[in-house]
Amino acid sequence: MTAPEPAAVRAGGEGVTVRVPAKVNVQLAVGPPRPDGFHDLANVFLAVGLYDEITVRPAESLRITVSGPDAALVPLDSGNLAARAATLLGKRYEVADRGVHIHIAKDIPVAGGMAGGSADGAGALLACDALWGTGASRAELLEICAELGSDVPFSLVGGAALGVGRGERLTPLEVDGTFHWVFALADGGLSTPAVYRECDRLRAEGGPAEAVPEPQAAPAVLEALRTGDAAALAAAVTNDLQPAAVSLRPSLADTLRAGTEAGALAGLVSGSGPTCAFLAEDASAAEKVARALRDSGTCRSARVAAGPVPGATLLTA
Ligand SMILES: C[C@](O)(CO)[C@H](O)COP(=O)(O)OP(=O)(O)OC[C@H]1O[C@@H](n2ccc(N)nc2=O)[C@H](O)[C@@H]1O
Ligand SMILES: Nc1ncnc2c1ncn2[C@@H]1O[C@H](COP(=O)(O)OP(=O)(O)OP(=O)(O)O)[C@@H](O)[C@H]1O
Repeated sequence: MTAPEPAAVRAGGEGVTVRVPAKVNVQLAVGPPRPDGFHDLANVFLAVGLYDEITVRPAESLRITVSGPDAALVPLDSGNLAARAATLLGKRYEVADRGVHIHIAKDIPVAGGMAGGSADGAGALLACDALWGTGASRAELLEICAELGSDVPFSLVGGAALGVGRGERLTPLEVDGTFHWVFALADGGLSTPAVYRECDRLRAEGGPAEAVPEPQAAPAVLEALRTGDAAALAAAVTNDLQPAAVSLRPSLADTLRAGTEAGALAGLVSGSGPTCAFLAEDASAAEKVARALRDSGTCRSARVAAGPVPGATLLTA
């Protein structure tokens, strides 16, 4: 598939900066567990305008620094997805001097179900690719993204897309216009594997795994995106992980109620949570819902963001 062209390049000194958006899942249909521990999905992604910025500069060895309100929650070791991305790319393309200082200016909530770590993986990959001039094709970069994590290819591509398989096999989706969202951020994250496990557990209580239907993209979701119809999208959004996220964090039910009572067209848990996403009619309705959520005491803070926006993008100074 083809991805949007990078809009611009920012190469301050010897450094390269890439900006990468967060995502919300407007549909997340989850199949039964596979033998490899993953679940087949029909995952309708929308990239939204909350961003991390990743800057890479040549250095003696691999080093990560992080700034931003959630910086203390981000691992600085080789488990950081940005570090893993740089290491994989450097090895695969036999880059001789692959020491690199990766700085992450973090604005996407950590462990919030908005693919913040995936954004940093895709951003570091694109930035190191530009720094090192590996000559990797877009298809090769997407392959490395899929190795890094199920959400990482979408962070590179952005816009709107249907992800199948683990969510890594993407088909771009047409969207007319812009959707306005409010994100209610929670204190503390939720572990993605734990939420998938809880989904399996809740389903096992309800019947045998064979009863779980094959995940399918909902025509109503695709049509609402295509026509830019917020009310129709609000009526169609679903997240199979939501009962599991609410089971692990029951207070999310209060957050979801507060957002819909404040006038949101729809509220749902974003991906594996605990961030809750609310769809609003327009930008001013989104501001109103955000204010009401902040006043409700049911979340740590509320942010507005619109989408679709492009995926990982090289920036100019
Ligand atoms: C919840 C979502 O964010 C929705 O977009 C994604 O499905 C999660 O994607 P991700 O964070 O990139 O996840 P990965 O790093 O690939 O996998 C982490 C863990 O999540 C679970 N996992 C993830 C994706 C998937 N299709 N099935 C799964 O069961 C597995 O336990 C896996 O070990
Ligand atoms: N660059 C990174 N930024 C944030 N977390 C990272 C990063 N690299 C690795 N992690 C680890 O990944 C965990 C999940 O963080 P992340 O912010 O990606 O969650 P998420 O938004 O819920 O992801 P997803 O929506 O893809 O499931 C963190 O608890 C952290 O230990």
